[in-house]
Formats: sequence, structure tokens, C-alpha cells
Amino acid sequence: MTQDNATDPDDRTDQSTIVGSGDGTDDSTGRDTADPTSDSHLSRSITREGTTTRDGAAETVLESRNLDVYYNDVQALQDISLEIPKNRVTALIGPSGCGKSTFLRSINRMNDLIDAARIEGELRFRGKNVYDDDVDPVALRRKIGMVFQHPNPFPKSIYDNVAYGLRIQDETENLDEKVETALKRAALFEEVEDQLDESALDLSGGQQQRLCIARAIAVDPEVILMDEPASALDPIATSKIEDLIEELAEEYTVVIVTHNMQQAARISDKTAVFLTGGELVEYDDTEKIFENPDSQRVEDYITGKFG
Ligand SMILES: Nc1ncnc2c1ncn2[C@@H]1O[C@H](COP(=O)(O)OP(=O)(O)OP(=O)(O)O)[C@@H](O)[C@H]1O
Repeated sequence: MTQDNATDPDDRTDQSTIVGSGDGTDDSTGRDTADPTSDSHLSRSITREGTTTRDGAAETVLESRNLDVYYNDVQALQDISLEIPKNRVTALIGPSGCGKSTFLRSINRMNDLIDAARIEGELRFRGKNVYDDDVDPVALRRKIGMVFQHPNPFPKSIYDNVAYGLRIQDETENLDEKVETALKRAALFEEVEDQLDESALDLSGGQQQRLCIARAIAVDPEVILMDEPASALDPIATSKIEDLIEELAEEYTVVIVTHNMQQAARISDKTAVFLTGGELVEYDDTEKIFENPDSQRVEDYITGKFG
């Protein structure tokens, strides 16, 4: 479990796209990155506007294809292929050490920060392999924000925490409004509106976690990755975070690692079950996984026979 801070604004640049050039132009193929099913090798900016929704089905936003991850010579993930739908909550569950956090960190290239980590295969965000040479990981992490197990607000005021990323990006127009919107979306505004200038460190753990979510939201991501975001919180704070996650899925695509199977069953639409050895054993609608999984190993895990 990494404690790195994907939202650390000091790690950011002013680019608004995930590609190095940031100029929003097509490469020589002239094809459009917006097509999530496209196989093309592209260098166009990836924007929210360029999407289409298939009839009835949620659009795929993230897709791993034959993804292998190694730490030095040890393989942590084996041949992971799955599609993550837009505006849904996708839960990653499985016993300790099965690679859930590794997969989550692969999505926004947080594993780049681990020297021993090596990736093979593809991880596509809106059809574009995020491991292509022209992808800027800092810009990628702005589009794919991350919230960690332990709340990690900066030692600054509540306001400055939320505004930090926007200031780094020079997006200070209507800053008060943007901060307020992010705090509202994170279901925190009403609790802190009279203390915006006070230290974020004085908030409760649950409030700090919602502040970290507000900080991630403020820079307008499309995807929010959450690595056990409620595991350090008490039951009431956990319940608020769970309610919030369901609300967030109206605006964002949420991918959450959780050890808590009840939590996965309560809040997620899709569930991926990883088992020992870094194998994705089953991935399906959450209801199906919990009520009638295809795999006996998954059933054994869900019913507590191991793990
Ligand atoms: N930085 C690292 N260096 C070396 N090995 C690592 C590193 N991070 C994880 N691993 C190994 O990779 C495997 C997968 O770890 P990962 O943390 O992704 O699993 P997990 O399912 O998220 O576990 P947990 O539920 O305990 O957080 C484990 O064997 C772990 O020891």
C-alpha cells in the first residue's frame, strides 16, 4: 500500500491533457482518441467532450489489456484484462497481497514512482495507452485522481488544500466558487463553511478524507481511484464516505480497492476479484459476483472460506 500522494500539486504541470505535446492535435493517423474501442496509437488530447455513449451500456473509460506488473523479478499481476465503465463504481477485492493496489496504481502510473516496478501490456484511458511515450504522467494524474487509505491533507487551511491544485494550474478565476463546488461535491461544505481559513489538520479523520476527495475533485478529474479510503475511519465516517462514493459516480468514474466485502457489495456496480498470485479470477456485475459467482474460488472467498 503506497502512501504516495498522487494529488500533490508540487508534482503537477500546467498541461491540461495527458499527452506530452498538449496541443490537442491528431497524430499523423488523423484518427480520434475519443473512440474508446480504437486501436490507434494516438497523441491527441483526451477530453471529456469527445465521448459517445453506447445504447444502454455504460461507456468504457479504462481498459487493461494483458497487463503484467513485476516488482523486480516477482510478478504481482498476471495478464489482467478488464474494462471499467464510465460513471460507475468498480470495486477491486481479494486477499492481502493479491495485487489490488498494484492494479490501482497502474491506472494512473503511480507505479512509475516505484523503482522496482515494471509493466507489460496496456492500460488504456479512453482508448489511449497511458504507457505510451507521449503521455505525461502528471497530466494523467490530474485526469485520474487518487485518494489514499490515510487522509493526507496538506498542513494548510481547508481552503488552501482545495485551491492548491487549481493555483498550481493557474486556474484561479472564480476560485472561491470552485473551492465551494468541490467541497459541496465532497459533502463537506456545510460542515466547514465557517472555518475555511482554519487548518485542515484540525478536522476529524472522516472530514480530512472528504477534504482529500474535494482536493482531488477540484482539478476536474474524470476518474477517482480510491485505495481503501474508509479503512482508517470509524463506522459513521465510513458510512458518509460510502454515501459520497455513490454520489460521486454520477459525475466521475470511481475505482475502489476495499478489504471490506460488504462495502464492495453495498456501493459498487462492478466487482473484480483478484486472488493470490495476482490473478483476476472473476469480473462481473457486483450482484452476480456476490450472489452467483461462476468461480468456486470466488465463492469460497466471498463466503469467507479463505482470505
Ligand atoms: N513497492 C513494492 N516493492 C516490491 N514488492 C511490492 C511492492 N508493492 C507491492 N509489492 C508486492 O506485490 C504484491 C501485490 O501487492 P499489493 O500491495 O498490490 O497487493 P494488495 O492486494 O493491494 O494487498 P493489500 O490488500 O495487503 O494492500 C505483493 O506480493 C507485495 O508484496
